[in-house]
Amino acid sequence: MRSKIVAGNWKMNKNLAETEALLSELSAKLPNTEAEVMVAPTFVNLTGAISNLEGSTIEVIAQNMHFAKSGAYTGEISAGMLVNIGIDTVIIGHSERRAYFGETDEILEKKVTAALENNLKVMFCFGEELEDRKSGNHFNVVKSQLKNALFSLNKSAWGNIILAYEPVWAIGTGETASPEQAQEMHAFIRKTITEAYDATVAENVSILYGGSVKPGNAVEIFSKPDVDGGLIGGASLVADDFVAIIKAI
Ligand SMILES: O=C(CO)COP(=O)(O)O
Repeated sequence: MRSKIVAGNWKMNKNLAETEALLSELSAKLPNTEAEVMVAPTFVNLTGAISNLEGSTIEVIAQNMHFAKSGAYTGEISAGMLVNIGIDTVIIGHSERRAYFGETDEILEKKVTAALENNLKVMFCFGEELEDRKSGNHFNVVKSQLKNALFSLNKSAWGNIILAYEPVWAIGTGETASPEQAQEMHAFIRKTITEAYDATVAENVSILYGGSVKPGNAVEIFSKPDVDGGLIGGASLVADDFVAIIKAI
């Protein structure tokens, strides 16, 4: 059975004091929920966040990692380093990493492999650009993103994969995929995984939707059968909004 997940990707926002304040507010307001709740603060605030959340059900996850074990990669963080401070899950493939930091499918495949070798769960992000959707090429783009980075994995590795479909045109723009567009793509993703593996793998993987999810649209998006939760950017930085989105599951 796949899990419901609501994750907040805080991107490059909040210093340590702000991180702790937001987490304390979130903890105090956290509703009873069947969803797994995750937050991804910046690297420098991961340890502080873990301490702040001791005893809480909120999981602290990382936004990125490097594929190498260690070495001369100035400014980078390895999977082993994340595990060492108590991280269990890492986001890989966010469209901002692809767009601003040149992360290709090939690099992402290496990152996924390194994460899994270190027993990290991977929240793998992917999604088409506006031109792809306009030209009707969005299904092909999504299929090739999945194939290039993930389809060399063994079937058993899929137990440690969470997918986050984030159409680039909906990220931070206020423009959301309609619930129907999200459902259509999520069903396509499951079909693609069934073809590459089998129906059991496809049915058991959680597929989150990300891109301008807000308290006002979350209920409708989450009500779709193939949408298992959300990866939330801007709205996860405001405790009341994030809590409202968690309640929408
Ligand atoms: O990129 C996102 C989450 O990873 C989505 O960001 P917004 O919710 O701000 O559109």
